[in-house]
Amino acid sequence: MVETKGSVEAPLDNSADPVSGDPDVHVRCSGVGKVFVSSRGATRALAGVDLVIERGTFVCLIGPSGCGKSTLLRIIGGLDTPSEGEVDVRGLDGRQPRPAFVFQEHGIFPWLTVRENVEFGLRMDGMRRTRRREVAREWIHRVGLEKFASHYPNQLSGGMRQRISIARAFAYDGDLMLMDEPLGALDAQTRALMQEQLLELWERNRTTVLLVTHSIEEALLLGDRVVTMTARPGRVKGEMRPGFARPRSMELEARADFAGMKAQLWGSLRDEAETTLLEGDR
Ligand SMILES: Nc1ncnc2c1ncn2[C@@H]1O[C@H](COP(=O)(O)OP(=O)(O)OP(=O)(O)O)[C@@H](O)[C@H]1O
Repeated sequence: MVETKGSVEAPLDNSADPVSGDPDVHVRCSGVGKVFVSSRGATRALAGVDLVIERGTFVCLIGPSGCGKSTLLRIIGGLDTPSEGEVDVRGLDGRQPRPAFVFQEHGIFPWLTVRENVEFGLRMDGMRRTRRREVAREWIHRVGLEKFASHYPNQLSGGMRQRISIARAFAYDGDLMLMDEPLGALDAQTRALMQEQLLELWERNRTTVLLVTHSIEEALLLGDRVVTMTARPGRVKGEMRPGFARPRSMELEARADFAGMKAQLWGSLRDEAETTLLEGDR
């Protein structure tokens, strides 16, 4: 039985930002807004997002479809810019931030082998061939793809391709993992296995993670914090700190307190999901 330090009544806390200037703050979003302008008009994706992530924390972001989760992740990763507000991402010990991305699909290069894909970021970094082979071998081993190191992605299953992507992100040794529904396209069994694998990999190196998911169970299982967002325009609605002791395992899902937290989170998300459903693609 895994112990929990959390409680079923863990409140949805809207005021979790640590004091300004906290040295452990890794990511700080202040009043972040985003408006996309296209020939169809302007779409406000985000409005006034305030979010602080402490270094080494695993944060899961959930919210209704189209509320701007991916947009926020991309802005934090420097792939897009906010229309308003500020994003401050601090590298470790004053160094340049090193974000690593894991996307649901399209994240790997079909023309590169598994090994070349895992080595990609390291090659871009200028790491010497022998060393990057070593690092790639280690991570390919950790995600159980040794036998497939010379295969191309189209020779592998969806779950294996996602493992390449996760191995590549960990091999790159980024200080901030930005994961956009990394397990979303997988069948239920593969997803459960990958969640366990992700937990195990993360528990070894405890880098900061921001993971977008549609699954409340996944968020509770993986996250130190589960941050909920409102319907579009997205802003932070609240958060829960599940508090389950680590290392964690899937057994957590069978517990009564897990079910209680799940119900509480769903209660918080339900109105937002309904708003999204009723208003459609405004
Ligand atoms: N490049 C873009 N140009 C125009 N609109 C965009 C662009 N990217 C996102 N949007 C719009 O911004 C809103 C937020 O999109 P985003 O993908 O961030 O939401 P999401 O919460 O990640 O959605 P989902 O859960 O369905 O993946 C949506 O209405 C989307 O159509």
